[in-house]
Amino acid sequence: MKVGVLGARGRVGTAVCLAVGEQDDLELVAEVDAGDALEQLVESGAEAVVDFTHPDVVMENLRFCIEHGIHAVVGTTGFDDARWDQLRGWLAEAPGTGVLVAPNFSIGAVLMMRFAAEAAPYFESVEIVELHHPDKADAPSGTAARTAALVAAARRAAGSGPIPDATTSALEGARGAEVEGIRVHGLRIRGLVAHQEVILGGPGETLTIRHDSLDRVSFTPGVLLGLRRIREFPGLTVGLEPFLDLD
Ligand SMILES: NC(=O)C1=CN([C@@H]2O[C@H](COP(=O)(O)OP(=O)(O)OC[C@H]3O[C@@H](n4cnc5c(N)ncnc54)[C@H](OP(=O)(O)O)[C@@H]3O)[C@@H](O)[C@H]2O)C=CC1
Ligand SMILES: O=C(O)C1=N[C@H](C(=O)O)C[C@H](O)C1
Repeated sequence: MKVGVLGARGRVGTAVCLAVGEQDDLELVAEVDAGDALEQLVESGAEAVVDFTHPDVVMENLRFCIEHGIHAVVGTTGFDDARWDQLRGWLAEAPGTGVLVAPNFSIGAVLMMRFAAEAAPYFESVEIVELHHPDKADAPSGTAARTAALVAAARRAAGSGPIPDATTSALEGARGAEVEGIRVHGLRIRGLVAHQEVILGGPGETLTIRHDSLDRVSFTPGVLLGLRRIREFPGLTVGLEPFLDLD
C-alpha cells in the first residue's frame, strides 16, 4: 500500500514516517507538512494517508482525501458531533473509502479505556487525570474525552447512581472539567509525553488504571494496524477497537 503522511515533520508524524518506511508491505510515497500542497498525495499515488496535524486543519485534509478516494487513518484530535456528521456526509459520496479516527493509537491506551469502562459500574466514584507535554494544543485530551464517554455510557447502561461530590464552593477549575458528567483534570508538564489515570473508588478501596506513553513509538503499531486493515472498514470508524477485534 502506498502511504502519505500529513504532519510528517511533527512529533508523531516523524515517528510514523520512520515506522512506515521500515515495513515491507507499505511504501511511504508522500511526506506532507504545513505549507505543502495536498496534490502531492494524488501525484504520488497515495492509497491511504495518516494524519497527525492539528484540529484546525484536519477537516480540510480529510475532505481532500475523501474526494480523491484516499483512505485515512487519523490521530489528530478535536472531533465533535458536528465533525462526525460532516465526515459521514462526505463518505456517503465516496463508497469504499475508509476513515479511521482514533483518539489514541497506543494499544495500551485502548485497553486502559476498555478496562476503565468495564470497572466503572462497580464503583461509586470515578475521575480522570490526563497528563501531557506542555506543547499540546487541546484540553482535555481526546483520550480523556473518549474515556469519559465510555465510562459514562457504561454507568448509564448499569443504572449507576450519581457520583458523590459534596462540593458547594470551589475556585473555578478546581474540580476540573466535566465530560458527560465525569470530572477530567488536565496537567501539562515538560518532560511528559502522554499519560492518563482513571481513579475509581468505593467504600474502603480505590482502583487506579494508569497508562503511560513514554515514547511516541507507542502510537505506531496501532497506526500500522489501521493502515493494513482500513480497506476492510469503509465509511467512518471511531476508535481502534474494531481493528483490534475488541468489539
Ligand atoms: N491519536 C493518537 O494516538 C495521538 C494523537 N495525537 C494528536 O495528533 C495531533 C498532532 O500531534 P503532534 O504530532 O504532537 O503535533 P505537532 O505539532 O508536533 O505536529 C503537527 C504537524 O502538523 C503540521 N501541520 C500543520 N498544518 C498542517 C497541514 N495543513 N498539513 C500538513 N501538516 C500540517 C505542523 O506544522 P507546524 O508546526 O509548522 O504548524 C506539525 O509539523 C494532535 O491533535 C495530537 O493531540 C498525538 C499523539 C497521539
Ligand atoms: O497531543 C498528544 O500528545 C496526544 N494526543 C492524543 C489525545 O489528545 O488524547 C493522544 C495522546 O494522549 C497524545
